[in-house]
Amino acid sequence: MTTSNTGTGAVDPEVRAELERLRDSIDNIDAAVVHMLAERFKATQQVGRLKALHQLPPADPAREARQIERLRSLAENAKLDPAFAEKFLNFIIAEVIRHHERIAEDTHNGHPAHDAGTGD
Ligand SMILES: C=C(O[C@@H]1C=C(C(=O)O)C=C[C@H]1O)C(=O)O
Repeated sequence: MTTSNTGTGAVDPEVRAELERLRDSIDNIDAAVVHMLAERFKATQQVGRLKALHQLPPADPAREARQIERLRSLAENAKLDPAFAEKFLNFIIAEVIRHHERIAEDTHNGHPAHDAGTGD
């Protein structure tokens, strides 16, 4: 790419156009990820309420182990680094468990449950 950049801050218009096309695609993917995560948190929030109502523990390590195995295999097939997929899922699950602990606490104290994914 060194030949396409004059070094004066000007970028070849064709390179600029390609960069914009790729970034448009990235923006669409990021929007889809946000929407999918929002839907996931709506579902996990309902799981959290159900668990709190029935005195079930916030975390389920056996279920998590199955999900990680499944996601690692999906990642491998999709040519995505399975270690990254695992880290990403663990990051999300940790947040979900935090929500579930909060819901259990609030339910126990007679407070209504919080909304999904708002962090409050
Ligand atoms: C959502 C649940 O609660 C926790 C969060 C999980 C998740 O985010 O996928 C999985 C297992 C649990 O540790 C569940 O038990 O299904």
